[in-house]
Amino acid sequence: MSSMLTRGMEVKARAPGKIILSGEHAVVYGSAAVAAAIDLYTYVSLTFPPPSQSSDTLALQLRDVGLEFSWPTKRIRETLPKTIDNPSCSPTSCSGETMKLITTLVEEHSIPESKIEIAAGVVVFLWLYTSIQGDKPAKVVVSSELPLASGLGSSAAYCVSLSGALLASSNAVNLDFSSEDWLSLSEKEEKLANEWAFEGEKIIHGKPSGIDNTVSTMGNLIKLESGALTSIKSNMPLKMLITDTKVSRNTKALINSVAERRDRHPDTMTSVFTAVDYISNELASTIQLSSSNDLAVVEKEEKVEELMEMNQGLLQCMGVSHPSIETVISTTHKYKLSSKLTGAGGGGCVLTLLPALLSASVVDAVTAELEQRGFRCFHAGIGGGGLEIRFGGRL
Ligand SMILES: Nc1ncnc2c1ncn2[C@@H]1O[C@H](COP(=O)(O)OP(=O)(O)OP(=O)(O)O)[C@@H](O)[C@H]1O
Ligand SMILES: C[C@@](O)(CCO)CC(=O)[O-]
Ligand SMILES: [Mg+2]
Repeated sequence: MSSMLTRGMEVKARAPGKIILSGEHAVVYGSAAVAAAIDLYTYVSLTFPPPSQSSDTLALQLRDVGLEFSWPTKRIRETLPKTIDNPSCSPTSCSGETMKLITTLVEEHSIPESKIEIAAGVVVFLWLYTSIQGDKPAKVVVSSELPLASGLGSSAAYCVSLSGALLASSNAVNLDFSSEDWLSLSEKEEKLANEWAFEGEKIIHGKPSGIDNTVSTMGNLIKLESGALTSIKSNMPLKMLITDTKVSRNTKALINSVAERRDRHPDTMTSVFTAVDYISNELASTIQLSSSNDLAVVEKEEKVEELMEMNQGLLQCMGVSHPSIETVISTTHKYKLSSKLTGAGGGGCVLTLLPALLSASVVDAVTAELEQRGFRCFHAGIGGGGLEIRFGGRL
């Protein structure tokens, strides 16, 4: 395997979004949560200019929001001398002091007020880039198939794909540059990308549990409990209708609102988180493929539906539901289908379990009614691959 990337060669990374089947928010306090990767990806393309092109800028293009940024490398060097003097592949947290310096670089560009939440993503980019690559000139382009800020883990897919592209173009990752396929990383390399992505998520979420970046890096179906990870093997179809309420929300603000409620009612909220822990563990053992789990698919689906409803009740109790989410739940309930919010809530996306034997006409009818109410419905494959890297041609 070749170990040096040629200048002018493109490195692409892709990382999936996710759904949380059970346990969001409570997982931040150590309860179990179950999440699955979905087959909608965020893509990052990174190119160092070829030797023939003299370039002295670091450029970032965020296609989903139509924003472009560029900084002279000299400006980056004078603002962040400590970070760029010690580029390293070992994950470190962005200190408050460095965050302020990076913010000055971001504020040199005007971001429209309606897109101001993207600033956190730009801070993440500058932190990850300068920490791993120093002040090398490059062009980075980000695009996503995920709705942003909607509960499907767009921030984690952004952080994981950025970390993946940056590490794949460093010496920390050993991949076959001559291959044109999407390539997976070794377990050790995945762990490194996941740890960097977690540092990025900390900038966007404040206090993340790590479940979103972990499932985006590893793919498949996982349970996370107090930071401990279990892979779940399931042979259930687990088909979900995803409904985007189109109500935009911010995960950091929702995590903060749950923290405030917990400060006001510590014992009560601890009991709520404990109840969620039981729900997630029961859900994990229901969907898990094992010799002691011999329920028929229909029985497993009924259990999962009931557990989803119970989890939704507790999410409402945490204060993270929303009238638009309640409308989706009552609409699907008319068709005897069970739903819950997914991700941080407050709007965003809702999951509805579609039992294996449900007729297509019911799916069409419920979808039509939800869309007539202004929501957007879609399906996504569940439990697929995680972070992958691909090398493009020379410029
Ligand atoms: N493709 C992207 N381009 C630019 N910024 C992005 C992109 N994807 C995510 N982000 C950053 O992540 C933020 C959204 O993160 P947030 O955690 O609020 O939502 P989410 O991850 O989609 O939902 P959840 O955390 O509930 O799963 C955006 O405001 C932006 O800063
Ligand atoms: C709300 C939350 O539990 C899930 C967001 O997808 C936050 C986290 O776990 O980091
Ligand atoms: Mg997020």
